[in-house]
Parts: sequence; structure tokens; C-alpha cells
Amino acid sequence: MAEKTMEFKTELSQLLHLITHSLYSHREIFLRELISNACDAIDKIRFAALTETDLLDGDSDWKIRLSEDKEAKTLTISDNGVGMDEEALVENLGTIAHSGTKAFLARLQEEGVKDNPDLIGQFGVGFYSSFMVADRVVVDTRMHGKDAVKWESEGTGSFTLGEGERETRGTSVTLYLKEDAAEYLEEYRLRSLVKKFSDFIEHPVVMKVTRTKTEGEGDDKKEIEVTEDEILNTQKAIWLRAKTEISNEDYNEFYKHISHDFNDPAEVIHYSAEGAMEFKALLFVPEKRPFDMLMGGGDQKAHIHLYIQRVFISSDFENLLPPYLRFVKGVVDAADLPLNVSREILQENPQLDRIRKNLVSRILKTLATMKDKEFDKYLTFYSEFGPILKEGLQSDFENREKIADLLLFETTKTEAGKLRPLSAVVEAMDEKQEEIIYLSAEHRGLAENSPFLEGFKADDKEVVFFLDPIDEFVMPQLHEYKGKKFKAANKGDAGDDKELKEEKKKFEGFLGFVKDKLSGVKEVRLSTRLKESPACLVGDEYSMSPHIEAMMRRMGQPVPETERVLELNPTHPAVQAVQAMYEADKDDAKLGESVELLRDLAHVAEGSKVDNPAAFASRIADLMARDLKG
Ligand SMILES: Nc1ncnc2c1ncn2[C@@H]1O[C@H](COP(=O)(O)OP(=O)(O)OP(=O)(O)O)[C@@H](O)[C@H]1O
Repeated sequence: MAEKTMEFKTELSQLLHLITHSLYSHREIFLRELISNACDAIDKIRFAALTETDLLDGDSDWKIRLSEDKEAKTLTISDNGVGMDEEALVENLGTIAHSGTKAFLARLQEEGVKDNPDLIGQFGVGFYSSFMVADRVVVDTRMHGKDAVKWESEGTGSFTLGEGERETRGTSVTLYLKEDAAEYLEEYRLRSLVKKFSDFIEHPVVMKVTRTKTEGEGDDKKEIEVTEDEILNTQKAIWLRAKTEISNEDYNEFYKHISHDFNDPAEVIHYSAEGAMEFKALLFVPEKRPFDMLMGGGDQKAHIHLYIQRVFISSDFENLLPPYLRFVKGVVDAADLPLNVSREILQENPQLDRIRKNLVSRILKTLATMKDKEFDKYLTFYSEFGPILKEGLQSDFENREKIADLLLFETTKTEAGKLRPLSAVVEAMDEKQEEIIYLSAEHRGLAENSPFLEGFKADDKEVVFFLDPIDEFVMPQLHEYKGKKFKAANKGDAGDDKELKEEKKKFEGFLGFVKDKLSGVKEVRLSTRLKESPACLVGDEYSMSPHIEAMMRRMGQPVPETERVLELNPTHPAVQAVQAMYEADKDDAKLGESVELLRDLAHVAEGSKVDNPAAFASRIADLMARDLKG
């Protein structure tokens, strides 16, 4: 094939620029990334060959080889994995940028973070980490039944493609090391890095090693140099080992290998299930959200590595965990699943269902223990993954109550920013109270000062704040928790209005007048929930809160117009004054304006926009002028 030069996708180009110019710390991770890729490539071909043996071309002596050339200053990592053809090369190493690349770059720039391994760890630059140590990288690769192809780049704006030299299936990545990266040519350095990062990798990582050996006996004894392949890793699947044999360090490195995270995990769950179904699981709860999840996007599916009797099947086996636990990473090694079937058929195997149930229950139990025993640690977990966990209320009916046990909220009884378990709110409730009262608001300040709380404050009832937009969507799915139903403070009627008998008579005509005057108001009634504010707008039991409606509109979602009930506080002097105005002269020119002002006040107090802000401002200004003059 003729050699051709192609441009990297813009974001990739920027990413590479950053990697080559700014990232110096932790650069040894390039080896982990390249060995990981080699291992994945071997797993891919091995799995495909389970159903199509021809793909192997007789080569199934799996190996990842490190070879260094001290003169040329190159380090090559090669494998006999699946390899790539031209199309795959272009797609994988040139045009497809990680979904969060743009956002990642923006954040790096914004924070002025040059040397921030945390951020990079969350993002995972994979193959491109080679450019931290090399100023030129050559990938020579060959796929079954295809010609070898070569990819070459200096990590600037472009890469070239040409004919490859590999004669057998697999990939060789050659790094032309930077002047200051010569340490990666040294045997001891490579050996210790493999030990540290890739010891548990199932396939052997080999390197040619020259040793002096003594041969012969007595006078014939002589020293000779022998160069042999040596395996650098123990290849012991960590999840099969006894817990007592595994150090935290081992767990942490294994976690980093499968997750590409830089941080240690927050929690390790390692166990064997025996009996009706046999499997071993090694799961990790990360400490931080990975970058794509951080931006609210990312893959919505859980990816657990599935092995069957130590044979790797897939790194993204979707059915092993429900999407709301997608932050959990790990490995499941099952004993009783059939090996020689396609992935699609395997996905439907009923055993998987049982494994999933078992994993979910184990994870939820681990989180519950963390919440009860290490609340501060749980708070960190919750701030990272709470919103994702909540999605389970909508999808996992069987475990709804257990998920609800894990939820934390701000309430009228917590300081701003402090969270309290929902379970504690219910436990502290008066037994006679049948409902958990909540108020959905855009932020704490609005919630705290909402007129809807006035009645509950007077009765000393705790109100739970729903400050995460998802709360309003998922919490109603619960229907009830610990036998208590949920009730919105700003929706439905506020209960008993018998005390208002007198007022009702007095205000009857006025309420009808207000209703006629205002468009978009469903009903006007006297309020039992207001104590200090003059007015509020109340939605139906199942309606959306106004700030959620506003948010959906901002996102371009269609939101039907909803009419709400205007509630007036008959004890408030402003309401009384407008009512008196009405009684005195129904045709008073100021009456209509004052009625509108009452409605606008209700809007402002709940944090919504008034329909006509200029008119509102001018009415307030008039009132001020009058009041202050007098
Ligand atoms: N040795 C290899 N053999 C075959 N394909 C490879 C090899 N190395 C990389 N690739 C291909 O290139 C893709 C991109 O690799 P890269 O390391 O950038 O990301 P990744 O491994 O998919 O993701 P991450 O490293 O963030 O988990 C891989 O998904 C794989 O398809």
C-alpha cells in the first residue's frame, strides 16, 4: 500500500499536545496501558477462536513480549493478539476520541492543571500515554487474513500509514524513547514495573534476559553468557487466591489495571459463592467518578469482566450488573457457564440472572455497612455516586427499599450542605405522622426560605429537601418507605381547613374575583399552610415542580403548560388589604394590579420568574414611593 499521512481528530491532537508537553509525573503508567492493550488483544482473539478456530492460524502460545534495543533506544511491546487492519488502526488510533475528551481538555486548561495525575487517571489516556516517554511511536500490526499495516506518529497533528512488516498475527508497538526516558531500557526497571502493574495478568509477559551461567565441572568449569526468555509476571489470577494471601497493594494494582483509574478503590468486595451457583467475584467501588461519568455522560451500562473457569470472555458483559451500579468495577469468574457459545446466547443464560442478583445484594450490603460504620467515607462515596445509585429506585423494584436505605438528603434539620440518611428522618418522626414531607427546590437557600415550609416549621415537622433534579423523578417511584408515603410540601391540598370557616365566608366573593382576574390559575383558595407569607402557588399531587419545568425548558424539552392553585393567606395584612379594597370598590383601578402583585409574589418566593418582571418592578417601586413618603 502507498504510504499516506492523515490528520488526528482535533481533540486527539490537543490531547497529544498536552501529553507530550505537560505530563511528566507517573509517566511509567505507559507500560501498564500498553501491556493491558496487548492482553485485551489476546483475550479478543482467544474468545473469537472459541467458535472459529481457524482465526488462530495455529498460533495460540499467548505471549506479551518486551524487547529493548539500547543502541536504537527503542522499547517494543508486542503481542500475538487479534491485531488490526487498516480500518481498525485509523479508527482506534487516530479518529475516535474518548467521549469526554473535549470536556477533559477544557477542565485541564481551566484548572491550569499541568501535572495532575488524578485528572488523567480519571480520564484514562490509554495508548496515547506512550507519548509521555516516546517522541516517536510505530505500531506494526497484522490481523488474521489481512496484510500487515504500519502506523507511525510523533504525537503531533498527524500520523502516517504504510505497509507493515509483521509476518504473524498480532501487534508490535515500538517506542522511540525520549532522551530522559532511557530508564525504560533497563531490565531491572521493566521487571519492577511489570511486577508492580501487571503481575496478575493472565498471559506471560516475557523478556530476553542475559545471565552468566557456570558450566562444566572441576577444571572444565567455565562461565558462559546465556540469553533466555524469562517470564516477568506470576500470572496468578488474583481473584482465585485466598484473601489472606493478597495485600492491599495487590488489590489496588489489579483495580487500576482493570479500571484505568489512578486512585486506589474505596472498597474491595472479594468473595466466592458456592452451592447452587459457583463463582468468584472481585469487585471494587471506586473513590472518584471517572471522567465521563463526571460530565454526566459516559456509558450507561455496567462493565464487569467475565471469565468462565479462568478463560476471559468479555470486559463489558452487560448483564452482570444493573446500570445503576455501573460505577462498580471488577471480575466475575463463573464455574458453570458454557464456554463454547456465542456471547449473545450467553447473555441470556439464566445462571447470569442468579449471579447478578447475588452481586447486587452483596454490593448493596457492603454500601449499607459503609454507611453505618464509616459514615464519612460513605459521604464521599455518596457525593460521587449517589445520583447514579438513585436511578435504581426506578429500575430495581426488588431492591427499592434497600436502595432507599442508602439515600441521604439535606433536611430542615441539617445544616446547609450536610446530609442525613432518609432512614434517620423516618426514625425521628412522630409515630402518628403518616407521610414523609419533601420539598423539591433548585438549591438549599430557596428550599429553606420557601413559604411552603411555614406550616411544617410551626408544627416542628422535618421536611426533606430534594435538591438533585433526579430526586423529583425517581423518588415518587418509591411510593412509600418504611410504611410512610411521600408528600410534597408544595403540592396537593394542605389538609384540614375547618378552622377557616369564618374566613371562607368573608373571602368568598374576593376569591372568585381573583380567579377571574388572573389567567393560568386553576383555582384560588385560602391557605392553611402559610403562616407568614401572603401567597403561594400549589401544584397537583403528580405535577412537576416549577424549577424542574424550567430546567426541562432550558434543555429544550417540551413541557405542557400546567395550571396551579393560588393559595392566599387570610391572616396576612397584604391579602387583607387587597380584600378590603375589593369590598370597598370593585372597580378600583389599583385592584387588578394588586391581585397580580399577589400572584407575582408567590412566583418570586418559590424562585420562579414572574411573567412580566418590568411591571412587577415598577409596582414595587410605586409601593415603596408611597410607603416611604407616608
Ligand atoms: N495491542 C493492540 N492490539 C490490538 N488492538 C489494539 C492494541 N492496542 C490498542 N488497540 C486498539 O486501540 C484501541 C484504543 O486503545 P487505547 O489504549 O487508546 O484505549 P482503550 O484501551 O480502548 O481504552 P482505555 O485504555 O482508556 O481503557 C483499543 O480499544 C484497541 O481496539
